[in-house]
Amino acid sequence: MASLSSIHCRSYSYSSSLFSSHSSSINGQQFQRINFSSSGIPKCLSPAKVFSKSRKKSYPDVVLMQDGAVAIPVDPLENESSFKKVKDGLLSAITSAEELKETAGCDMNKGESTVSITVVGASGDLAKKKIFPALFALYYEDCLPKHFTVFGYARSKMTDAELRNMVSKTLTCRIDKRANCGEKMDEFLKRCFYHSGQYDSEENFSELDKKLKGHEGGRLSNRLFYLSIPPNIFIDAVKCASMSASSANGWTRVIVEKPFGRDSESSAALTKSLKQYLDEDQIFRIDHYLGKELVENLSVLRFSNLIFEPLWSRQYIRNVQIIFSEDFGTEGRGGYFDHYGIIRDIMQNHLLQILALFAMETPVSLDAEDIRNEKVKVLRSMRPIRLEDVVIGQYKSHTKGGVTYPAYTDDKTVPNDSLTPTFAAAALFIDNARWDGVPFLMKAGKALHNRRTEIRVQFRHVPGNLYNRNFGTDLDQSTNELVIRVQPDEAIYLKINNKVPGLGMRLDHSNLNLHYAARYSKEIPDAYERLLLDAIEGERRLFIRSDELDAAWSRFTPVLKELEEKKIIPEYYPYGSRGPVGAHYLAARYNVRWGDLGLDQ
Ligand SMILES: NC(=O)C1=CN([C@@H]2O[C@H](COP(=O)(O)OP(=O)(O)OC[C@H]3O[C@@H](n4cnc5c(N)ncnc54)[C@H](OP(=O)(O)O)[C@@H]3O)[C@@H](O)[C@H]2O)C=CC1
Ligand SMILES: O=C1O[C@H](COP(=O)(O)O)[C@@H](O)[C@H](O)[C@H]1O
Repeated sequence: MASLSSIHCRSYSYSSSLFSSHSSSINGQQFQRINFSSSGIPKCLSPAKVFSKSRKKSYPDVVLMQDGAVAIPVDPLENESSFKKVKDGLLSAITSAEELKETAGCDMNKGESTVSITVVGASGDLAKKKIFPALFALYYEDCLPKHFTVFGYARSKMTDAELRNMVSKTLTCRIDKRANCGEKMDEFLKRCFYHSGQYDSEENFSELDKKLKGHEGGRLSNRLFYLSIPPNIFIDAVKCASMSASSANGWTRVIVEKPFGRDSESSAALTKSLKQYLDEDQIFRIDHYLGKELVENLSVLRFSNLIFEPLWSRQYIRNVQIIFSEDFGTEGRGGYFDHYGIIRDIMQNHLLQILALFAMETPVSLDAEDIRNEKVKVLRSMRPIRLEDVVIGQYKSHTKGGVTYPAYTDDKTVPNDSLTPTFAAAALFIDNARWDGVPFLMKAGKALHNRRTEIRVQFRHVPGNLYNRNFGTDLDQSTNELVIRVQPDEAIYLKINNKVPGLGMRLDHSNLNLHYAARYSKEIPDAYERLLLDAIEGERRLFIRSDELDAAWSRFTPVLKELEEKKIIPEYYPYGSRGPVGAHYLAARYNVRWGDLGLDQ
């Protein structure tokens, strides 16, 4: 039943993950094929059976396929309503106990499924900051299945009550929905439990298994393990979870947090070890940037608006900039960070994923495999990054307004002579027909002057511009720029040239601005909410496939090795500044000016 709740949770389910679906043509009529296999609905409740036995009469046009899928005729004008009919029929068929027993021959307990979500590393930072709050938000929105249990697992000794107390401190109500929030929190916390154990103990995981079974109460059990632990213990935990605590009759899935290795070799080794215990379709490699609203919107913007796609190539785009900045340092995470650095922490995953989505060709469908196939093609078409196309920096101490901000190496867990970059800028190129010669510039840094993530698309200037006189010789002045501000204060705006009202002929830059806070009253869900819901529903679109990961590492590994082997010294920049000037020289080499220096900042 996992995904039934999401029917109302995600009202646009055509393209979402409740069912995997794609269009096909039968005798010239377009059908939307809907495959229920990944929905978590037990086989005895197969919607195809429900339809075939009792609902067929009401839905004469629905075609039942041999593989258990159903196909719904698509009327281009009535997509939503034909889907709604099926959805409503399905809901009432499955929720009607009498009919269900008759049709599927299930006993009610067996017929219903449960989802147990185990947060491995529940005592840690990520679990507290993101995972429990995201699970609560899903519960609050009625997106979790009727029967679900959340288990915290870690070595720390805690009772259920102590876990609940710890979790309760991190839960927040949606700004736009506060009704009954306190009650909902209590209800949610009652579903949270804790088991203390070692990450490499099959015995401890067996104990967890017993407790899970107790809560599952004989229903079909689906189990999701979220590995919120340091990477050196991923494999131990996966081994124990899969050997001693995986579901006997439903699915078992594991969400793996980054880092997925630190170069091509270690990443391949990690994948190989994971695959000793799990199939690829059980592994959900999370990149939480893929769950961010505006990253999710990239494809919608491109592929559902005629005005953008024709411009989306070297013909019209001069350069693309993907910029990440944080106004705080690595405080508290220095030990982890020093082993990885900003290129592995942000660029090789979050920014590269954005780049791949930005640059990919139109996928055959919105199915996970079709989208990931296109992303892999982009990654494989990229040139490996050259050392001369990379600038690295590290923040140093800075005193401002009487406050002294620490240097990166002031962190006790960081060696005094560390060369680990906390800032990097790089120029990347995609050697395919669409993007030949277009510089994709990335910039990522910690302890900078602001916290922001954005994609900036700078277009070529207008040929033979009639208004040259008004702009002078500065091409950047006449450049249109599309800015997708991923965070904070989500927005999409297009900088255009406009006549200043009045009798004269003066031009200025103005923004056509889609400012989310002004346009939409609904609070934007956290990325982890979307991704957790997807993992529960078996939707892989926003998770990284192993060949994608290999391709991503292959672009970055050579330059990372060179930086380390040659012990390249980072350019030092003051905490709270705009970062090293080297980034400007790099951009200038490709005739680019960073867009985040402009007035809209
Ligand atoms: N924190 C963040 O913002 C982000 C984290 N990540 C990734 O998520 C994962 C979890 O991150 P985070 O919560 O910060 O990690 P933590 O360092 O807080 O570790 C999580 C838990 O793992 C256990 N643990 C920590 N170190 C060890 C060790 N050496 N051996 C055995 N157990 C250990 C601890 O639990 P106990 O002692 O109780 O067993 C700890 O509470 C990591 O892979 C991280 O890279 C990814 C993106 C952002
Ligand atoms: O993965 C990581 O992301 C965070 C930034 O995430 P955001 O959603 O807050 O933008 C970053 O601080 C951290 O270093 C990195 O590991």
